[in-house]
Amino acid sequence: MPQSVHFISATRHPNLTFPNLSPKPFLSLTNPKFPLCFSKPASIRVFSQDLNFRSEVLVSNNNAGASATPALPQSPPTQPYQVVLGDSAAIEVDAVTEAELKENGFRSTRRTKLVCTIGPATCEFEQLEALAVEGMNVARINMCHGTREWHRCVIERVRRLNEEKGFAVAIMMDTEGSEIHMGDLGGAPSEKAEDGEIWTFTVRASDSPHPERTINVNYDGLAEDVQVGDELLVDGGMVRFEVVEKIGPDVKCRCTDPGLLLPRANLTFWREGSVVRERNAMLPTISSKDWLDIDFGIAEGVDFIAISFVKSAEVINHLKSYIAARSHDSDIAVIAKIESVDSLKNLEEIIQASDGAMVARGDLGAQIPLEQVPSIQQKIVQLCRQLNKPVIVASQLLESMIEYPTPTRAEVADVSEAVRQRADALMLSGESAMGHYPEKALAVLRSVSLRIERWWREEKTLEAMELPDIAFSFSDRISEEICNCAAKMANNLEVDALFVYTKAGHMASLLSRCRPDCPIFAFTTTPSVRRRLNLQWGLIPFRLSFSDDMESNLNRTFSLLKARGMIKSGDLVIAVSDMLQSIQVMNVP
Ligand SMILES: Nc1ncnc2c1ncn2[C@@H]1O[C@H](COP(=O)(O)OP(=O)(O)O)[C@@H](O)[C@H]1O
Ligand SMILES: C=C(OP(=O)(O)O)C(=O)O
Ligand SMILES: [K+]
Ligand SMILES: [Mg+2]
Repeated sequence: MPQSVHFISATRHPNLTFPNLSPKPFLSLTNPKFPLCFSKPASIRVFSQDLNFRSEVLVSNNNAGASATPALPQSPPTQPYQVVLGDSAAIEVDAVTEAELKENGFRSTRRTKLVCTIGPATCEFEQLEALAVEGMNVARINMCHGTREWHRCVIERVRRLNEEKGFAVAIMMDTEGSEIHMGDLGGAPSEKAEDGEIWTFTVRASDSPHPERTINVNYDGLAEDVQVGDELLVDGGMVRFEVVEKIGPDVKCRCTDPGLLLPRANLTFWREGSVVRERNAMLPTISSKDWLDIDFGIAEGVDFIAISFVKSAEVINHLKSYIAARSHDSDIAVIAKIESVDSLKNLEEIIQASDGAMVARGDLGAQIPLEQVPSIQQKIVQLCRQLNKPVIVASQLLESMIEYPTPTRAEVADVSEAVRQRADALMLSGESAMGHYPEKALAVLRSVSLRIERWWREEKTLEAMELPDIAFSFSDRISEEICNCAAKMANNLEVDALFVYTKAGHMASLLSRCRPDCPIFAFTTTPSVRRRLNLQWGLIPFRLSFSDDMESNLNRTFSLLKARGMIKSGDLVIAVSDMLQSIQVMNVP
């Protein structure tokens, strides 16, 4: 028998009056440990409904318009996964998720999302499709590399992939930022620095041909800021030098850890055990080139903009107002990359101001001692979840797979740890951008995620995180309580899925924040919200047009999903919605 609890707040429904109904049918369903808590005058309305009534509605719904079942084979060959029942009845879901749900059921769908950096190894349409099939949720383009034309072409291909093949891959643009980096080595793919060699780092434009053992640097204040005796780390320590002499704008360095210098590798200077930060403070977080890239991202309608080397919340607030003033629907999410000492100092404000964060371990590990990176990763992942912001763990997850078809055991352990921490997403960088085995690397992320998620559900010994209240308004407070309660009920009642009807995605992310045992089907009316929800843990975003009438929404959803074989009669579902603040528990008729 379907049962529901409605939270009707006076602020939301000023004209509503309702009878004082007994809460017994609802409470008898719940685990006695479950605290149904709300403190302000939100009223609860609890009622049970006759299941037969739903069945009748369902039948009539199915009979209205085209029948759902035969629609699948009639779909055009370029859209093999889309069922179209006339515009208003269409439901769209990621093709791979749909296949997974049908094959393995709710419990085994992957909760951890996967981000792939697109580069020369993965930019062709077929290569992008192979990644989408393997589970890529978000394609990342790194504006440090390639031309805008190149990136435009990748964006266009991802869009085409979504349209033609039924995926919902989101696009994340990552800014170059004002990090100090080397030039492009006069076109050489790499240069070898040997132990004891003296190299010159200079801000002078290089003559051609490129002088031997000379590296161009993009920061004019270089010679002023460094001191003889400073340590220079290339690419976070892949090659090391010691500063031995300063001559005008040139800095002479002796190689102390030999290795390969790659074009545009980043540079950090260390003095007495910490990174030298004076010069970083001088550089703007968003350079003039970054602003042009941001304009490009807005014009192309990317879903996320990730900002490199964020130092404070102000820059995020500034960028968010800039985007809001320029993009029509202003729903580009801003992701703060945590990769500098400054970002760690202002961590909470930065995350609070952003729409999500990335633990950018590549540069972070060049700015703080390496052994501090794991605990800081854990802290950022936890803080993001507490503040309800999606978090991506990035860089070197499967670094050896750039060259080899199998990861090291240590890499598998690192991926497992990020999944165990319940980060929203994992990211591939070089592995997918320029590695030899992009699809294999993605397959490793996928299989490790699935395995660790299952292990975590089976081993109920893992810690339950205290989630602080985050809402500012009373209405948001109700949404938050509903989601916390619904997620807890879902675990206690062992339901098959949570359904959430959400226009802007907020209720969906509140449910995701609770990391419930079952997957969360998030129904949203807007394609861009659907793509954005693709970054968040456990959410299966669907695009569906729905009304304010939950009764008819549920009936339509059941009918559409049953027709596609994604749910079946008897499945136990908890539904919440942000139109009518309510929790409903029911078996699929
Ligand atoms: N658009 C691109 N064009 C060419 N090479 C790229 C591109 N994107 C990434 N790469 C390659 O993949 C490597 C790893 O990517 P990423 O981690 O995003 O950049 P970085 O190493 O600069 O931080 C880069 O160093 C670069 O060699
Ligand atoms: C993700 C990172 O940023 P990028 O690849 O742009 O340097 C990082 O530093 O870990
Ligand atoms: K970048
Ligand atoms: Mg970085």
